[in-house]
Amino acid sequence: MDVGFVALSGGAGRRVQRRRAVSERVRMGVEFQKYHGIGNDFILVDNMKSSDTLLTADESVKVCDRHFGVGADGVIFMMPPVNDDSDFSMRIYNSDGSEPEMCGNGIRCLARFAREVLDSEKTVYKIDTLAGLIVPEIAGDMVRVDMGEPELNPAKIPSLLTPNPDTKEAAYNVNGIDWQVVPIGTGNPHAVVFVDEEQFKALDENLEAVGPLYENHETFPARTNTEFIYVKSPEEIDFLVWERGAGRTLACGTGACASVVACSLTGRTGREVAVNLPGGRLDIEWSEDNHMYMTGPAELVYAGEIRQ
Ligand SMILES: N[C@@H](CCC[C@H](N)C(=O)O)C(=O)O
Repeated sequence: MDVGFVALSGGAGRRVQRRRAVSERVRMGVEFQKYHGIGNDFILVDNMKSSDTLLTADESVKVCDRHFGVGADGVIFMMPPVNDDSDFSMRIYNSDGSEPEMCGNGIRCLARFAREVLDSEKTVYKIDTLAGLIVPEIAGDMVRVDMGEPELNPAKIPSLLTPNPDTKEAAYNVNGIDWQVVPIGTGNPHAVVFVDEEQFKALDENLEAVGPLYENHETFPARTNTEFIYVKSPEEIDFLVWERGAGRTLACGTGACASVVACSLTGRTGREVAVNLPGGRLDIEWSEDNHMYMTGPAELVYAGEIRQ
């Protein structure tokens, strides 16, 4: 697969105008726009005319390759809605070709993409995902997303761990060390691991070596995303992630929500927390209505066409 690029005119965030001096072959390709949410980057495809994804899982792996493709953490397809009162559906392939249920940074990007592609003045979208209905709202440069309710029942995450009913934590042995972990579902599975400042730095240096041990841990039958959290104060945490199917990424929205629920549940923080991710900041609130609200940016980077 070749990848053809067409430069954006007018800069990121403005309407995309494509140079028309492209060959018939390019015009027959799959058009895309690339967005990122604090460095968690995605290729977005308008797939509204078909209920099959325009790129297969294998093709998505190729376009996500950072040396031989466009480069991204995943490919997101804007698909026809599956419910009467929703606007459209989201499907996503991770960069390894696996299909997750949800993606927090991705859905902020998708809201902006929809506004661009559907030429819509709407600011709130109802989006069907494999994790249910998710509702992002565009507010200026930011997108605020109602991420739904967290799943704390291990069987439904799914996880084989049995957290202590008092501490809400479970021991999780990786490389001979018993870590304290809180298993949480935010549409997709998460293991939130609490670490001190020194461990945080060491994990950052060794993430490529140890990340797969957490991702493929026997206690998470569908694999897991893993967040390493250093609590700085009751209102602020530092965050490092190893994502299922994507490895080290600069941010993870579902992971930030899971981390704040885990921190609050265990008394480490309050319910409104600033999360410092490698690519920037997300503001997360685990509201009294039990919904998680995530606020952060989503930015258009460029547009192009993938030749098949
Ligand atoms: N980066 C995403 C999560 C993407 C899916 C994840 N890799 C999985 O397999 O569950 C986010 O921002 O939530």
